Amino acid sequence: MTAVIFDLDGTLIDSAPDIIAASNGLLVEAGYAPLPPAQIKGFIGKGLAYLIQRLLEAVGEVPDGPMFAPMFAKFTIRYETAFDLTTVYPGVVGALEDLAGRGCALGICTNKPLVPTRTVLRHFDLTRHFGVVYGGDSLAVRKPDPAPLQAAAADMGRARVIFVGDSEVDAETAARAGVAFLLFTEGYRKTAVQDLPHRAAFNDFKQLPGLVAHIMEE
Ligand SMILES: O=C(O)COP(=O)(O)O
Ligand SMILES: [Mg+2]
Repeated sequence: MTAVIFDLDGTLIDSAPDIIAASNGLLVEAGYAPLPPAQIKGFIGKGLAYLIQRLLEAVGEVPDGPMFAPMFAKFTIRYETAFDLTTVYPGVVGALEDLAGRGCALGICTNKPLVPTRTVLRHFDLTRHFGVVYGGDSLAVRKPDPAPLQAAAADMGRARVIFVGDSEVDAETAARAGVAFLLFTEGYRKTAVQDLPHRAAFNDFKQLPGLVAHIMEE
């Protein structure tokens, strides 16, 4: 049977408003001017360390300099409660229930650290859908390294694996893992849909079960 593994930020949840608010809150607290939201949104998808490095770089600091560790620690604390501005994309829960009803095993492979991943899943009552959850710090490497996706797939023990994500990182991860990729077009990608390798693209979660069923029939 089939395992369907999901990215989190920009795929299941629209968490950018909280990530932007937390980022600018920390920058202002440290005496810097806030950054434009769109610029911060462009930093999401490669994990927390990458986000902090890009924030510091954008305000003229050395990305890995003395500001990195305190900023990372403070963001980690904020991440624990950063869901007031976050929403689950429309149709997600219905699609997850539909896929489970078709016998699919469901998992998560995100670059968000594991603790805030679990917190936000719990907050939105999404935990119950996923048997396997890999965060950006679950292994020594993170997406686009294929290892976390491959580890999640191995844990789920299904013959066929489909990865659902929103970004360049996800498309590359799936390609390197040799896994079919379904692209959710409403997340945080910067590349045109036609320039990202994908099996199929969708802009509404109502479409997802049909796309998965199609691959299952192949
Ligand atoms: O960069 C992050 O923290 C998370 O991003 P992802 O859920 O899209 O992998
Ligand atoms: Mg994403």
